[in-house]
Amino acid sequence: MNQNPHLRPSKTAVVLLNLGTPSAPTPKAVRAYLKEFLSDPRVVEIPKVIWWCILNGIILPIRSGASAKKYASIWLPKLGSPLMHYSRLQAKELGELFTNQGHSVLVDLAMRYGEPSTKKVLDELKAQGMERLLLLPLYPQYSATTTASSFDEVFRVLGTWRDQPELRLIKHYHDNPAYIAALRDQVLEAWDKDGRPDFARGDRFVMSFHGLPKRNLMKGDPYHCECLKTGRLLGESLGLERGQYLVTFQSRFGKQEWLKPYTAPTIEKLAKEGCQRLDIFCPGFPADCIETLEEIAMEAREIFLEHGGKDYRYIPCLNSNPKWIEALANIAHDHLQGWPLSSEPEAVLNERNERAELAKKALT
Ligand SMILES: C=CC1=C(C)c2cc3[nH]c(cc4nc(cc5[nH]c(cc1n2)c(C)c5CCC(=O)O)C(CCC(=O)O)=C4C)c(C)c3C=C
Ligand SMILES: [Fe+2]
Ligand SMILES: [Fe+2]
Repeated sequence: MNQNPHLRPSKTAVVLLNLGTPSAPTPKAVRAYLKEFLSDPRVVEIPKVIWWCILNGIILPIRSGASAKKYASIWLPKLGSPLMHYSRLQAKELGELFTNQGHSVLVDLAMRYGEPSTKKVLDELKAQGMERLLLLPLYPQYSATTTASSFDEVFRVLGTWRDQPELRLIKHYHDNPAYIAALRDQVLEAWDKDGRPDFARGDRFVMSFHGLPKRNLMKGDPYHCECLKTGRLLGESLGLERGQYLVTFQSRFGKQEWLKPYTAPTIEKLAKEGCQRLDIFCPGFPADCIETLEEIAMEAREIFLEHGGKDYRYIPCLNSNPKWIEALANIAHDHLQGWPLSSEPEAVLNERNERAELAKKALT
């Protein structure tokens, strides 16, 4: 890389941030992933020494094998982890959309845990001349456990740099009209194909979000409110009445109370009450992953059918829906205002390089 700042191209970068995923569906790889993830004090707020003993003595030995089996059940042939596959696809398609719009913006994906690490991605972008950096988390709803932790990691990396880029953060977009429209489009696509639920008969539409300990809400994490708002806006945009749709929280971890209502018991209750068809969607997960494909599309389906439900429809996450890629571009553009979206024209750079070379020669 050219160290002379006058000779470097000056580029704007948009980096999608996501959680990360194991490198393979094996106990060893899942253990390494869970160890890094669950050692993050933003994720588990238990005093360090006590948590170290619980994590290494109980959780990792038990959960690594069990989780690896679940990962194996959702691993995509040839493509690997769904979370990785769809997150990469989103970055690629967003980059192509910017190019089609005539912009020259660097677009990349960085994971909070595992690969591609935030450090590696930022170092590579720096080498390509990144001077302005926009962070776009693949978490529509802000939580300290996810969004803030990803930002922390970027700050940690930038904290080691002498020449830092300008930096902008997108905190959340839980109520952004383009995001809500993409969600609506995804649901309607499924309903156009499979028919709508019969709400008059008691069919229901469930929106399941990842859970959090209730304590996090009490301490001021806005995640819960943002999920409820997304749920209300999506319900309204689908023309549903209150009672026809429900917002629930999944993926409870550990013994303490999490955000309620929990997804699995709600599904069981609906089935027992005679709900025949249940459509379920996960608006908080832009990419399908273990939490949606295993817990919701497989485990929760069994619960519904076992307790008397007849027809369970899992609606896939946004993944590579073009409306979602457009929404990402819209959200990014809102925060790119005033920044150049192309590097300087090559001719200007070449001319500047030539002058610098001449100046260097004159000095030697
Ligand atoms: C204390 C534990 C956890 C908190 C808090 C938590 C918050 C949280 N997580 C997501 C999004 C995802 N989580 C995923 C997997 C996952 N989450 C936890 C635990 C907590 N999450 C675990 C242990 C796991 C691993 C799987 C398992 O063993 O059950 C994923 C999917 C990753 C993948 O590889 O597919 C996502 C995405 C959010 C949005 C959130 C808080 C708002
Ligand atoms: Fe999680
Ligand atoms: Fe889960």
